[in-house]
Amino acid sequence: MKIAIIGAGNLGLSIATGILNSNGATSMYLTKRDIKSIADFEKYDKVTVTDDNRLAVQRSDILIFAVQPVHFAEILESVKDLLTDNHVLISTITGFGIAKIEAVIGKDHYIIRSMPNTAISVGKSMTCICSNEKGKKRVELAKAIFNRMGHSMEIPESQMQAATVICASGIAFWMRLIRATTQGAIQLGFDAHEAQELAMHTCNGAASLLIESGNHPEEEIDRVTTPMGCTIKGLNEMEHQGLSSSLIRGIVASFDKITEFKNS
Ligand SMILES: NC(=O)C1=CN([C@@H]2O[C@H](COP(=O)(O)OP(=O)(O)OC[C@H]3O[C@@H](n4cnc5c(N)ncnc54)[C@H](O)[C@@H]3O)[C@@H](O)[C@H]2O)C=CC1
Ligand SMILES: O=C(O)[C@@H]1CCC=N1
Repeated sequence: MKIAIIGAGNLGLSIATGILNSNGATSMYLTKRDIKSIADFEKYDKVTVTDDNRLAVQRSDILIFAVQPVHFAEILESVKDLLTDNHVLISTITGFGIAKIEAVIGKDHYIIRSMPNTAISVGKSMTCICSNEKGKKRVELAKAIFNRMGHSMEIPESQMQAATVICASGIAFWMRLIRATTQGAIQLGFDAHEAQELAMHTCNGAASLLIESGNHPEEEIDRVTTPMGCTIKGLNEMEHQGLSSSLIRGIVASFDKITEFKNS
């Protein structure tokens, strides 16, 4: 697979790392306007670092766009004459719909929108994808690419903003929960390193239990909550303080913010 990542910033480099770790490309072009900060990637045989988007497009089949929304139309415009039927365009760009992409390059291209998260660099991204009409024929290919670096789900385009909140912003939300748990563990006497180790591996274990069993969280909670025990005491106190409510409100506030752009 010949892959180009157009816009090797935070997310683009996370994707590049995920692809390299999973041996998912025969060649990879990484582009950025100022390439100094990504020159290190040249140490990988398969990787070419360049500021030339047109060269990257000509030498690749899978084009992953990870630039800021404001730059996307201009970049598409600058490479559209090079696009062929071999190209699959995968955009990670928030709030830039398929109709806007088609308005620049036309409908006769395989266009996929994806919403990965930064855990793609460690092969654990939850990635949502949708496509234009023609791109439906390449959804399985896109899923195969993202499944090598985590888990993927096809959703309607109308749910992409909600997916951004849950999956992309979600990384930040879960980090806060892990940090808060770490702070609690420190207060109970663990040093900071131990506390974080306990918090993150317990979090990993909780998610793995659900992924591997397919159980509902309450089923797993029932297994842990001894009647009159410490778990239910702690859980109920967290709920009295609004744990579930504050998470739901935070998610909805984040969604309201993301939809502001669309409605403005
Ligand atoms: N950071 C995240 O967790 C997620 C970000 N996204 C979306 O991905 C996109 C990228 O986000 P980040 O990586 O955080 O942004 P970023 O600002 O770190 O990266 C964008 C990169 O594009 C480069 N760039 C700008 N103009 C260029 C051009 N003409 N040619 C080639 N490269 C160019 C910039 O130098 C920069 O390195 C955004 O649209 C964002 O909404 C989507 C999901 C998650
Ligand atoms: O915070 C943001 O607006 C972007 C979208 C998803 C991740 N970062």
